[in-house]
Amino acid sequence: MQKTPSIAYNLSGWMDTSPEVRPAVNDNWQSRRELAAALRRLNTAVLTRDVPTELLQSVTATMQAEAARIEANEVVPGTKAQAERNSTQHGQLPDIFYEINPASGQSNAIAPPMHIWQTDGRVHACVTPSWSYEGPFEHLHGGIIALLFDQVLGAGQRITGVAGRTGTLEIRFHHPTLLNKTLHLVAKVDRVVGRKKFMVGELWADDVRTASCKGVFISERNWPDAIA
Ligand SMILES: CCCCCCCC(=O)SCCNC(=O)CCNC(=O)[C@H](O)C(C)(C)COP(=O)(O)OP(=O)(O)OC[C@H]1O[C@@H](n2cnc3c(N)ncnc32)[C@H](O)[C@@H]1OP(=O)(O)O
Repeated sequence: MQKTPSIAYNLSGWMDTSPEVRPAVNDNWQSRRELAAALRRLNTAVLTRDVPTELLQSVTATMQAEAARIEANEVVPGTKAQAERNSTQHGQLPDIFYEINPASGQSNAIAPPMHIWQTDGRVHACVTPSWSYEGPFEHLHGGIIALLFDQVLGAGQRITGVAGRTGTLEIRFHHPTLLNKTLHLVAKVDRVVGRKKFMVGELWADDVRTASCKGVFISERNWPDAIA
């Protein structure tokens, strides 16, 4: 019989139910969000401007010095280590995932970031990928689309109440997906067979379905002890 997840890994707090991004849990995370937004802006600016070499070198020197200032602080490697500190600064595990996930983390500069929420037994997401995510000319990179699907389907499997890992993702790219445009993703549980959760999802740009995905997620063998 399946055990009830421990409080720290209770899945109910992991999913937003609103299209609004939830506020940061404290000033530290809010400041991290603002820094991540500045880093995304800088990255996109560097990629899309004809910048003189001297200016690039000057900005590099500044950024190296700023990175060193951040690195001078205590190392807390990864989500698990941060959650175990359980301090007011780091927050609880769902808060930490919400902030630092590479697809949806508001405080992770490499995340576009995508916002995910759940309503009516489905998972929805919206994201506006910038030039930083270009693959073919003026269009979104297919690997980034795979990242978005993995995260949305991975979030959707939590509807079953048990977390698991991605076993297989199968993506069909129907049309090129434009950059700098708000995209919508939707996913649902198609069926559950033993520990296998079969998920389906779609990526939409306005009324064009540009990609669809099927995913198999395998529940943790001894949930929740396996990840506690
Ligand atoms: C909280 C944040 C959400 C994040 C969302 C993003 C999620 C991720 O990116 S996870 C990272 C990417 N995925 C991974 O690293 C997974 C790596 N693979 C593994 O760890 C293991 O192979 C794992 C867990 C998938 C399966 O291992 P295990 O639990 O031993 O499964 P196993 O007992 O062999 O098989 C169970 C069933 O699943 C099936 N299965 C196993 N692997 C796969 C697979 N890759 N694809 C499809 N089905 C599979 C088996 O055939 C078996 O089916 P049946 O019961 O019908 O015989």
